[in-house]
Amino acid sequence: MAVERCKSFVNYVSWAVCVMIILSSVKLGSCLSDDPQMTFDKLFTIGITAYEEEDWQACVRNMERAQDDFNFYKQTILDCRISCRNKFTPSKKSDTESLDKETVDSLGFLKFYEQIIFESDCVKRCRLNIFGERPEKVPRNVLKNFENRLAYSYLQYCYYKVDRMADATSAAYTFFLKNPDHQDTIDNIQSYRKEFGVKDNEIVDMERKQYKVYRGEGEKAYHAGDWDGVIEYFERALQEYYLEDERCRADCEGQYEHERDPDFIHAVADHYISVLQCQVGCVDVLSKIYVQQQPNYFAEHFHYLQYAYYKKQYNDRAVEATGTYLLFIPDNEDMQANRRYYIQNLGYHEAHFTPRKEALQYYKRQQMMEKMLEFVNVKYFTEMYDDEDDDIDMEKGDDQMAEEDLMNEVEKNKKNDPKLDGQEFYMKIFEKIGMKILAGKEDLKGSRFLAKGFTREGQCIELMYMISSIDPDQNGIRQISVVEALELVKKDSDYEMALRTLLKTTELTRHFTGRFFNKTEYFIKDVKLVCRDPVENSADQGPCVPQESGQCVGDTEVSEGYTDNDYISVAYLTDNDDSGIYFFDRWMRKQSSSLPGIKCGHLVGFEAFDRHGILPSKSQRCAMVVTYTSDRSHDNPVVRIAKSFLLSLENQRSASNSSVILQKFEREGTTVVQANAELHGNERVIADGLIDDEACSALIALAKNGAIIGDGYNEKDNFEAVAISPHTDNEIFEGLTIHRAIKLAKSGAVSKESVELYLSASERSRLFVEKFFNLTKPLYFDYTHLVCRTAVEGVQAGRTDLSHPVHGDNCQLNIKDGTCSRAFPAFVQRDYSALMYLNDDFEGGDFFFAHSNTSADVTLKPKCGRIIGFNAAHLHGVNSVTKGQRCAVAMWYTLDPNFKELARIQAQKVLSSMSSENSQDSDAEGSVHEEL
Ligand SMILES: O=C(O)CCC(=O)C(=O)O
Ligand SMILES: [Fe+2]
Repeated sequence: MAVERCKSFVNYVSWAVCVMIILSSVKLGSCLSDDPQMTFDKLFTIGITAYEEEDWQACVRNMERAQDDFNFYKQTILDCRISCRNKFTPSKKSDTESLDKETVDSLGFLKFYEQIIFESDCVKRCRLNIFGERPEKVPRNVLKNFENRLAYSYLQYCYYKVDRMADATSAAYTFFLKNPDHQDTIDNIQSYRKEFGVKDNEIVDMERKQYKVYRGEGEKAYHAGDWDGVIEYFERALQEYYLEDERCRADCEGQYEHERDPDFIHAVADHYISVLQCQVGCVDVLSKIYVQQQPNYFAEHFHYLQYAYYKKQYNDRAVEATGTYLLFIPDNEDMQANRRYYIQNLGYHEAHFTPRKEALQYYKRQQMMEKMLEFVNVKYFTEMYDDEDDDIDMEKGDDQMAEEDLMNEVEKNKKNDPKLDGQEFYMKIFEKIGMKILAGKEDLKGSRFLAKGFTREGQCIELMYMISSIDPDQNGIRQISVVEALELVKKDSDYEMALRTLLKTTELTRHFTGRFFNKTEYFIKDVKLVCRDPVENSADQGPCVPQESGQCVGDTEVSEGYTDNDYISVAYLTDNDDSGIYFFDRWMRKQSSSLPGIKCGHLVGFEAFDRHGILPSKSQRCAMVVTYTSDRSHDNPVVRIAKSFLLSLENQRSASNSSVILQKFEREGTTVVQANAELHGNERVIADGLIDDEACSALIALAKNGAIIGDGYNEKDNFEAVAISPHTDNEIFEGLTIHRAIKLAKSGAVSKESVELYLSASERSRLFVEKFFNLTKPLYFDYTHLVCRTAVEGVQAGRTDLSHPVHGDNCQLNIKDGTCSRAFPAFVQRDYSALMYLNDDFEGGDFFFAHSNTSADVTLKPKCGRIIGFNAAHLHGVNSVTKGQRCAVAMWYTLDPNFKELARIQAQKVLSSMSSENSQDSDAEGSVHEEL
């Protein structure tokens, strides 16, 4: 029975026999089962289950059937494509012959599409005829597994377990041919040979193609001097080669996963280009012997034939073989010598060396395809590139900054270490700016990484704020895309910073993952935030494998909509110790080295086809999931659209009238002490009376409480309480950020009022600076820090160092020439700086503006309520504090809304929620407002 023979196929010949029988005897249904639903993907899954359950016989049975059915499936598809192509290739004598040239040209075009429609109809009918009710759609990754011969890898082990050593070795060898770097398989083959005595002649490539079989026989005949044998086998090998080449090209005409360009002509061209790229590669696919590619594999047939025909004195055929060989390799000296010999000694002349017809056709086709591909590679994409420049320019400023910073760093670092290059090199630079790989390709056994340093806590909070506005679906999953986020911002400006954060983080992760995967063309395809509500039992995986994208997929699938050119990064927003992500190995077993525990700031990256799953968490689990593509045609403009919307929003904003507000400051007792020229520069101001003594004392108390209660030196919350000043060993430097202050207020460690004062007093300073310098655009906080510097007792005598050495707040000072360059790693976004002083009961500690040679120019004594504001590029410093404690609120401002201090925005929300809680008990005060 045909089914039986299919099952036990060992090589292509018996399998081909099987298919032939099936095709002629059974019209409907698959090769292997009466149940048309029992297709190779199902059999494969059953085989894997058997493997996991250690039922080795069942594993062998199902994997063999799966592989057979896959071969049947593939062969059917290719046969249909080929036979329909041949059926509809237009005959030379066309019915357009009698028409004039113009009509022929336009009709020719129509004829082309007519032919395509007929052919398509033919292929559909052909498949239906053979497949019947069999479901045809198979997930792409399952197909990929079969293309990669994964079933053989299972078979190898299961054969071994049922003591079929020769089959096990052959299966291993078959797998190895497609996966030549797989060390375990190489080791297995060796041990089958050495320990289990499997002989070399027992080892067969179970997928060996017939053209290779014939060629092998032909070579044997050659070594035996059997010229008839050489002729017979090499001629057969050639015929089979042409057929295999046709199959290879037909196979290239398979699924095209790209989203199509809506324009008919682009869609057709793009699809054809992907087919073309594949078809041009067929010559390499076919010319492998074992795992090595053989140069001139095809042409060599004619070398053997030329010799054998000559030996048999079939000189016409020998001359023809010579001419054919020279078509492919025109300057081969041996063959040229043969050619001369035939001309000089046997009376042949040029015309006799005309290559064989099929070979000439093969050659011309190859030439033409390569020429087209060259056009595609050299011109097609580059011209598209130029055309699209206008679109890309929309947000050049921001985009280029990141790229430019990176490039500058590259140049600087290249000089230091010219050996470093490519990916490794970029990773080093990223590491310098805080983005560090924690686990890479080796640890994670694949093209995957886990890195840290991507989103700061405040950014995670901001993004969480946005996604919290979305209701969960019935599976407890909340999702928001950039388009939805944009709509949200249009309705409610409270979400603006979340959107800005989303776009900023996307740009950062795009740069990083693009470098990691070594892509020069790397675009955003999709961005979304995904949250999963807590699950009761985190061990419960449910019926399918949950994905970071929010989808849930079957055992052998990946999420829909991905192509080979796609990559994914996942930036985590929550800390979930009980959760993680795991990957599957190529045998689709859960990989043991999964990544446990996720954290805000961590980023995981992998190829979109790399199967993964996630562990649910008992607490809310949120991530920002970005899909990238190296295929320009999938570049999603949504990020640029969102950016340009935010840009237009900002362009509409202007600072309100200065003089009215300055008058109000004056009425409330603020007086300008010195400004601009009096301070030897423009954009410099000193004012007194901005806050009163009570406020100063309350802020100093806040600093004390915050610093004492704070957990000392803490890298994560950088610039928090530091035991010794980062600037001098002779002072203690303590600081309190808004971020920490609000945490302390929430825990009750400091009063809510003191934090409100911290916010309102600093806001008052910002407003004063914005108005005094008469800025036309709003000035935003970049960073706020309540800082005290305390002299260490007993080490002060004869101190020559400074409390804070001379510096600019947004640039890197070159001590040699006094220039300060506004470049990374300085905080280049900072435009203005201000300090609001809180006390004067200490010694030393004068602020000063510096000359470019760093000597002090004008100095200033701090005191409660005094503020100094200046352009952040101006060089300045602080004299040593030699006795007591000097406290101030340090502030850095920016004109770039993308750098707005998130902690302030979040503090407002926390404070107002605390107020509403309070107001339930008593009618407490309302929330603090940023604007006065
Ligand atoms: O405290 C001061 O007076 C100046 C501090 C300063 O320049 C800084 O922290 O950047
Ligand atoms: Fe400074």
